[in-house]
Amino acid sequence: MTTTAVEQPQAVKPLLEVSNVTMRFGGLTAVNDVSLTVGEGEIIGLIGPNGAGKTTFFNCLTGLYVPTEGVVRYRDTVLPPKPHLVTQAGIARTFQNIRLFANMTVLENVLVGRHSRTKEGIFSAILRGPSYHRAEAESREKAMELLAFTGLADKAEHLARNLPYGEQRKLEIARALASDPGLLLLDEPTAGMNPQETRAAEELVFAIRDKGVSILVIEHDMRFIFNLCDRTAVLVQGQKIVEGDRETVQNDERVITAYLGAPLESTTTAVAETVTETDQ
Ligand SMILES: Nc1ncnc2c1ncn2[C@@H]1O[C@H](COP(=O)(O)OP(=O)(O)OP(=O)(O)O)[C@@H](O)[C@H]1O
Repeated sequence: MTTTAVEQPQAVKPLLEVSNVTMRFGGLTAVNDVSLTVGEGEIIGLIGPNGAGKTTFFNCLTGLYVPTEGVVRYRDTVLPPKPHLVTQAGIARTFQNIRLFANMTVLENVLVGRHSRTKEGIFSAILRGPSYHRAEAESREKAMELLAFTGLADKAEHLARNLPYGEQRKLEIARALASDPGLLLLDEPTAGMNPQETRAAEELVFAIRDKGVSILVIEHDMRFIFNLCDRTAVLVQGQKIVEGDRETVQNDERVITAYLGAPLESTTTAVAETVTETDQ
């Protein structure tokens, strides 16, 4: 499989630079020599069939996996392969399978996300002096702002497990934003959402970008991806086969064949229909 050379827009300052990342599990190469950049203010999509290596790629960026080969830089610094240090550096993420503290309140879930940004240590927490109380008040204020931003303010005291599915996804995003990231990685943010919730999620992603946070998003919903993304990269069997704007991706025959997994002639029609829908 050959990789299409892609012209990177040079005007945008790179925030994340992934160089030649490979991840092998024994004999299986889940991610194969993938390079990708995300610039300041960009929304970049990552698509591909099931098992293509998308989540593994995210795990390589966030320190959950140490890549077999390759380097990940964020703001010109090589990222340490430890999730909490990656969060501290400024990268936050959500997960394909929602990972909330189900028996904690909505507000408490966001406060947990804030933890990496508070300077108060364990002794301060035990002694509960003035600086602890000040930091706690600031964290609560910030958390409430994020709940208002994501439309969950009136659910602050609800248990996370009692939220409808779409709101649990929003809460995951609010918690990720609590660490004040410069880059947010979203792993299938609309999975399980109805069309109305998906459109609302699009608006939320744009609003996050407008706050100055860059976004890298994995998604199966093509319309969502093409509505949102400045560029989209396509992974197939661990390799990036193409990267570019909507037209480049939608007109690439290997994408049509590999992503939709059907004979070329009929899939061309299907993708063309997707294009028409997204134009509406
Ligand atoms: N920890 C692991 N150990 C062994 N194999 C793994 C591990 N994690 C992922 N894989 C394998 O790597 C390949 C890529 O999986 P991955 O979950 O990254 O794909 P994906 O593109 O995110 O798929 P989906 O769209 O279904 O979520 C799969 O064959 C998977 O079984």
